[in-house]
Amino acid sequence: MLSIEGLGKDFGNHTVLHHVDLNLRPGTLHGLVGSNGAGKTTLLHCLYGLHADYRGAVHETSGQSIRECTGLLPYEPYFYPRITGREYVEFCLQARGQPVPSLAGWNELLELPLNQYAEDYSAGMKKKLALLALLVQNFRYLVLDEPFNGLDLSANLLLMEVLRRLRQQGTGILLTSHLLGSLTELCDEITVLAEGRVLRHYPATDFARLPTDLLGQLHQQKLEALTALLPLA
Ligand SMILES: Nc1ncnc2c1ncn2[C@@H]1O[C@H](COP(=O)(O)OP(=O)(O)OP(=O)(O)O)[C@@H](O)[C@H]1O
Repeated sequence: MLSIEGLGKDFGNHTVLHHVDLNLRPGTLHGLVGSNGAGKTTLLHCLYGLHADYRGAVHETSGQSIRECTGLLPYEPYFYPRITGREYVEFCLQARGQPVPSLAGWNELLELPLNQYAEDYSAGMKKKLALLALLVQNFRYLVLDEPFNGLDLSANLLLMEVLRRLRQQGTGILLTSHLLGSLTELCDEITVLAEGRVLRHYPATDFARLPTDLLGQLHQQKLEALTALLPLA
């Protein structure tokens, strides 16, 4: 299991995460939601070790190194210039000492122009390429920052099915999304972050309360503010 205990993180004198606890169990899908700036990406970066200067503890409970057993999909995947999609995937595998399998099977689904430069891909294609590189590496855990964002409708549906099947095979998946419907359809549990704190942790049996808890009160306040700006005729 990936375990986050008492995670705290500052940027200068701005505390972005306050004592966050969260677990990711193998064979589960765990959603992370929260408004813009709530600290979701920062949490994922601390978990993966992209920020080292955090408080608290982050570890894999069987003692494996998190980087070894976990694949990260960044919010905006970045690729070196003048590297083709195929070369990028091959580079990822070789860097981990893994053999390079045929990419044809996965690419039948993703339909990427693997022989073209990755930097010339569209935003959605870049996300698919980063996903392809994760899928061929068979990680035990996946940490996905907005995986649905930028993907077309059919790729979104396909990704949801891929995630379900990976879960069946025992992969633990932590994902952020602003698409609450997709998360409640997919996930086993959802954690809500607000201003860097865990507001609440929802097991699947409580998902029905999520939209009201998250949107009801907030939306009402915003509607009142909107009416002050643009009164109803
Ligand atoms: N490198 C950085 N330097 C300074 N502040 C940062 C940095 N990265 C993030 N922050 C701040 O940390 C806070 C949390 O940002 P973060 O990107 O984690 O939010 P998020 O929940 O992922 O938001 P979104 O839904 O918009 O992607 C924000 O106030 C942001 O301005």
